[in-house]
Amino acid sequence: MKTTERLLSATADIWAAYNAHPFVMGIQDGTLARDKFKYYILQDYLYLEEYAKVFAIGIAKAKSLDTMRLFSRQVNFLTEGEMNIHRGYMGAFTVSQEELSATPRALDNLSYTSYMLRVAYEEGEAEILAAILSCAYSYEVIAKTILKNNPRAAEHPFYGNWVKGYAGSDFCDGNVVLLDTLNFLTCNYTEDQLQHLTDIFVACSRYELAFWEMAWNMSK
Ligand SMILES: Cc1ncc(C[n+]2csc(CCO)c2C)c(N)n1
Repeated sequence: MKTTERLLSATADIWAAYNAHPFVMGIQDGTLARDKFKYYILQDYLYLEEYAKVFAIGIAKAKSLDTMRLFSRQVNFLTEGEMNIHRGYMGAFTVSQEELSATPRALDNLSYTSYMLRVAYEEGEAEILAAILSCAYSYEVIAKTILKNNPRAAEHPFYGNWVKGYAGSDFCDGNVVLLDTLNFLTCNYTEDQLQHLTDIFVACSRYELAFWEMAWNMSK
């Protein structure tokens, strides 16, 4: 079994809960309250700033030029590309730089990024990839499942851009490389090493679910 198959089978119930979550279902049918989505976009922007640093540490930990490139492409993509979805919505909500700077990180947000940064500082390149995989890949699965359940979600005047953005090839192409690299780097891992990788992936998958819950409740 490939490492990524093992990781995904260990978290199948958590991943199934993403698309069943009321926040994600609200994006799917277009009924999500705008104030909840605005809260989410602001928290997610703050999240992505920290998440980019996880890749930046990955660059320093990479043992080959290929892995170094994978990490550095993501840093570039995050600082130039991913945040465009967020910038678009922040424009729609007319969020000023002052409002963004004055937004405190909610505790689940802070915990999630702190955990990933700890893995990045303490562990190796494959463990860093396992930590970011839930984030990078779950949005592809979520957006594609939304489109399967409701193909018209892509045309929604407000939430359509979010769905199209995350189901689009800009994100999904990067995930193929991410999954392949993690499998390649861990093909000779021992059972203990694989179990440790699974623990990291389970923790991050739980954090992803907690992030949806945090956004739904607009937690402080
Ligand atoms: C909490 C949270 N989790 C995942 C993503 C999705 N995401 C963030 S960066 C990226 C590109 C690949 O690393 C993707 C798909 C998000 N925006 N917020």
